Amino acid sequence: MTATRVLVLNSGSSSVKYQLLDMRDSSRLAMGLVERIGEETSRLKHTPLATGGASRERTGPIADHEAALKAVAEELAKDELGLDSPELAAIGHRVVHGGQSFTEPTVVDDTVLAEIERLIPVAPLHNPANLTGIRTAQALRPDLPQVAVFDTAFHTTMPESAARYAIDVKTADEHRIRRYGFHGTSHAYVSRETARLLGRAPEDVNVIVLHLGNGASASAVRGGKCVDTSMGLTPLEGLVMGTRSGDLDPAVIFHLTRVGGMSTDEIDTLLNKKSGLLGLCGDNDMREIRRRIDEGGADAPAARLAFEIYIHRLKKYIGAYYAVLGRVDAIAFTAGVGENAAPVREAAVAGLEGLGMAVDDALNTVRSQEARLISPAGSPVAVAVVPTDEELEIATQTYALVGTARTDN
Ligand SMILES: Nc1ncnc2c1ncn2[C@@H]1O[C@H](COP(=O)(O)OP(=O)(O)O)[C@@H](O)[C@H]1O
Ligand SMILES: CC(=O)OP(=O)(O)O
Ligand SMILES: [Mg+2]
Repeated sequence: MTATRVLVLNSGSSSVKYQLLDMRDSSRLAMGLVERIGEETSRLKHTPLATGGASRERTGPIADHEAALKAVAEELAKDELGLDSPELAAIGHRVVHGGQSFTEPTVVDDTVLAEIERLIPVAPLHNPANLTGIRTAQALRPDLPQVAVFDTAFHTTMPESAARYAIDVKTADEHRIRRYGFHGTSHAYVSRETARLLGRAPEDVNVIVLHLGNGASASAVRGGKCVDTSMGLTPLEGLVMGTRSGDLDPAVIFHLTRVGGMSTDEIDTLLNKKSGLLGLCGDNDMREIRRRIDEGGADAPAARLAFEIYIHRLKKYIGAYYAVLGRVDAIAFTAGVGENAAPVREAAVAGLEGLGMAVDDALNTVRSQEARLISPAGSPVAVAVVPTDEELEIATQTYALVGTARTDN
């Protein structure tokens, strides 16, 4: 029997998204999400698409990523899609930080594991979860290839002018300080899908991709290759995010140390977990922020200011990447906020008519899972909503790698 299935694990800091796909036609057999890992109120939602069965939910504490993955394995086994299946060809893992070592999807061995571990200080919210996912999957299926697909890989084409910080070169090189960029699997997939939506080859199209989820990043993609992106050494730089500050004057950190008396760890926590939309208004979910603004009560002003700061930063990056690319064919909004929040798209593009960018109100408010244009017909720059599918992209890359290595006998 030819093994044609790939299980994909996208382990976040407090969640695991997963999909089981049959790579003969890239169809999804099952998908799901474990969220609030480590809290009392963890929740697993599993949808067995192959059997057409209803989604199942489990709530109650799931202590860590190992327990989460075991719970996922149990759910899959109930649908006879278990990890013991001979049809499983590989398990593909999202790994957030691959440094400069990994530019391609990579079959995991001890050296690869050691490198992912070495990079924990520059991806403290993500790489530990990714490692636990890989190790747990290895324990469940030691015979299977585990493939790591790195968020940083797509950005390795950035020129030095975009990738280097203007700091002492020797210090930077000694500590491998440079801009790596993240969400690369999504930027790659979405830029390609945007070209497809325009009916053009990726090589002919320049796209600004705005990946707006909990973490958020922008990228400038020229002819299918990344030339700049907003995240840097770590996923903290760039846009305002759910709980991360994005860009700030680095002297804020010296000031908080010297004048504020805060430790490095306290500042790290402040900037990564207590800043962004959460720090500005107490909510990190864009739905909640829009609700507060729309209801207009005493809660509204702080939410409105947070929204305005978020949009201001986004608009600056659109302008910057317009300048970097010189010619822009499309802007693509993606991820939880980009795909669902029409007011964010409207506000981000408002006033950019001079750059050839506009949003049509009626098209912008259409709700759909499909990639679609939201700019008026004939706009010089196409504005699009393009749902991302990191799991499909990881599965495709994983299967391409193990497919070529596999001997079917
Ligand atoms: N209908 C919606 N309107 C506005 N924001 C939304 C909506 N649905 C989801 N979101 C936002 O999307 C975010 C999650 O995006 P997602 O891409 O799943 O993030 P991540 O992969 O980083 O967890 C949520 O925090 C929420 O703010
Ligand atoms: C790299 C990163 O920020 O990822 P996420 O959006 O999943 O937190
Ligand atoms: Mg994400």
